[in-house]
Amino acid sequence: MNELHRLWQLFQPYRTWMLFGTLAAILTLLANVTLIAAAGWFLTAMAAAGVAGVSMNYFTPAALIRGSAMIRTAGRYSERLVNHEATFRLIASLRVWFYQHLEPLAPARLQQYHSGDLLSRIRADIDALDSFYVRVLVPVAVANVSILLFTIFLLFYHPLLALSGLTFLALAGVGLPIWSQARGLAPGRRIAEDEGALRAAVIDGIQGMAELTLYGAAERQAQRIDSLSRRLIADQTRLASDHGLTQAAVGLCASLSLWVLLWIAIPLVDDGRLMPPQLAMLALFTLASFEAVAPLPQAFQMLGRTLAAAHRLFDIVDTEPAVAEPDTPSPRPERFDIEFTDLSFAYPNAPRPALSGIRLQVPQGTRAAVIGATGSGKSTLFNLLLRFWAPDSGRIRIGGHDILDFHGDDLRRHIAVVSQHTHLFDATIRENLLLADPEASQDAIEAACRVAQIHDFIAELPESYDTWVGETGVRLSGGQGRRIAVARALLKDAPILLLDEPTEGLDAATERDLMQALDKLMAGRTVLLITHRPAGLDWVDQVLVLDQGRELARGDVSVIPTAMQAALLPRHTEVEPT
Ligand SMILES: Nc1ncnc2c1ncn2[C@@H]1O[C@H](COP(=O)(O)OP(=O)(O)OP(=O)(O)O)[C@@H](O)[C@H]1O
Repeated sequence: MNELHRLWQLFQPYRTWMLFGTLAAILTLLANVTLIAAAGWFLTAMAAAGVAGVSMNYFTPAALIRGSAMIRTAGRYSERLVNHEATFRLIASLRVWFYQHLEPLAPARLQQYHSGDLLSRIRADIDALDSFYVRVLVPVAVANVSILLFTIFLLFYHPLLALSGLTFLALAGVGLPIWSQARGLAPGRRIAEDEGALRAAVIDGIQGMAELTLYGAAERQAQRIDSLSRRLIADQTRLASDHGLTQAAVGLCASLSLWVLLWIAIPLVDDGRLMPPQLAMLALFTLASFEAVAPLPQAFQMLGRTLAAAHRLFDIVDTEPAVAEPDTPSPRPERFDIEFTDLSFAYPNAPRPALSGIRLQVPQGTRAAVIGATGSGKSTLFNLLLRFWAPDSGRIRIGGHDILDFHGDDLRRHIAVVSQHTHLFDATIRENLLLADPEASQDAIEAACRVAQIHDFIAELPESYDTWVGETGVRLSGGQGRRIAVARALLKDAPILLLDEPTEGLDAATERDLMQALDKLMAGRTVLLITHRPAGLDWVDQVLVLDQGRELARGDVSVIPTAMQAALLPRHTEVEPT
C-alpha cells in the first residue's frame, strides 16, 4: 500500500487533469444511464398511451433522450481527450523522473542490473503505472460517485429498491474486484519480472548471436527464451480468463439485480405506488447502472502488475548513489595536480581489496603511467578518480581539494577519458563529437579531427561528418573509433586526461599513428596513462607499478621490475616524444 501512496504523490501534478477527466467520465456514464432509462420509460408510456387512446407530451422525454445522447457523445470525446492527454504527460514525466534517479547510479549501482531489465523498467513498468491512472483511479472515482447517485435515485422510489441495487452493485464493484485483485497479485508480479528477464534474454541472444552460434549454444538460448515466453503467456492467459470470468459475473449480478428489482417493484405497480412506465424505466436503469462497476474487476486485477511495476521502479529510485554529492561543493579548482594518499578500496563482496594504500602525486602538466598485470587495480584507480566509487580510506585531491567535495558533474567536466572501450553512439560522426562540446563549430570539429588524424578519412566519406557510425560505432574500425575518441577529448579541452590502454588491440602502425595524435592531446595536460604496452612509456614522467592492488614500485621508467620490462619493452614505438 506504501507503493499506492507514493504513486499518488507522483500523480499530484496532474490533479487538475485527473479531476476533469474523471468529471467527463462521470458525465458520460450518467448521460448513458439517463438515456437508457428515459428511453425505457418513454417507449412504455407511449405504448400505454396508445392502448388507452390518450394523448401525452412526448416533447419533454424526447428532448431528454436527445440531450442525454448528445451529452454522452461530447462527454466520451472529452473524457478520451483529457485522459489521453493526461496519460501522455504522465508517462513523459515518469520517464524523466526515473531517468533522473537512474543517472547518478551509473555505473557503480547499475552493474547488478542487465540493460534489458533496465529497459523493461523504463518502458513496460512505466507504461504499467499509467494504467493505474486510466484503469484504476478514474474507474474507482466514477464508480463511487455513480453508485451514490444511483442509490439516492432508487431511494425516491422505494428503500428496498435502493437496498437491492446497492447490494448487487457492491457485489460487482467491491466483491469481484477484491477476488480479482487477490488472484491477479502473484501473476502480475511474475509478469513484471518475466517481461524484464525475457527482454534481457532476447537482447543477450541478439548481441551474442555470433558466440552462441560458434559454440552451438543458440538452441539452449532459444529454449530459455521459449520457457520464459511460455511462463509469461501462462500468466497472461490466467489473467485473461479471470477477466472473462469477472465480466460474466458482472453480467450475472446485473441480471440478478434486475430479477430482484422486478420481484420488489411488480407488487408496487399492482397497488398503484409505481406506474408501469416507471417499472420499465427502473428495469433498464438497473441494467445500465452496472456500466459503472464493470471496469473495476479488471482494474483491481491489474493492480498486482501495477504495484509490482511500481516496486521495481522505486527499488532503483531508492538506491543510494555509490558516492553522495556534497551539501556545499568546493569551488572550481585553480590547479590540476592530482594526489592519491593512502588510497584503499574494495568492491562490494570482493574477496580482496582492489587497491591498498596507494600513494601518487602527479603535478599539473606532468604525466604518470600506471602499469601492472590484469586485475592489479589500474582501472579501479580511474573509477575512483572519476568519482564513480568512493574510496574506503585515503583521499584523492585535485588542486588541493578532496574530490569528494566537488559535485560529481563539476569534477568530470575537468577530466577527459580516452579508452579502448570509448562508447560511440548510433548517430553521425558529428553528433558523436558534439557530445564533448555541443557548441563546437565545424572549424573546431575539423581542427580536432586533424590533430586526431581522422579528418582526411572522414572528408573522403560520401556523407563526411554526417556519416552514421552504426550501433557502438560498428561501421568504423577500432583505430578509427579510437581517433574519434581522441578528437572528442580534444574538443572537451579538459585539463586532466585519463588514457586507459588507448592503443590496446591495434597493430603497430596504427598504434604509432594514434600515439602521435595522443601526444598532441597530452600536451599541457595532467595525464594518467594505464597501459600494458610499451607505447607511451617514453612520454611519461613517472610510473606507478601495481601488483594485486598494492604499490610494487614508483618512480621513473627504470623502476619497472625487470620481468615486467621484458614483457613491455621489446616493442618500443618509433615515435619521438614531443
Ligand atoms: N565493478 C566491479 N565490481 C566488482 N569487482 C570489480 C569490479 N571491477 C573490477 N573488479 C575487481 O577489482 C580488481 C581490480 O580490477 P581492475 O579492473 O581495476 O584491474 P585492472 O588492473 O584495470 O585490470 P585490466 O588490466 O585487466 O583492465 C579485480 O580483481 C576485479 O575483478
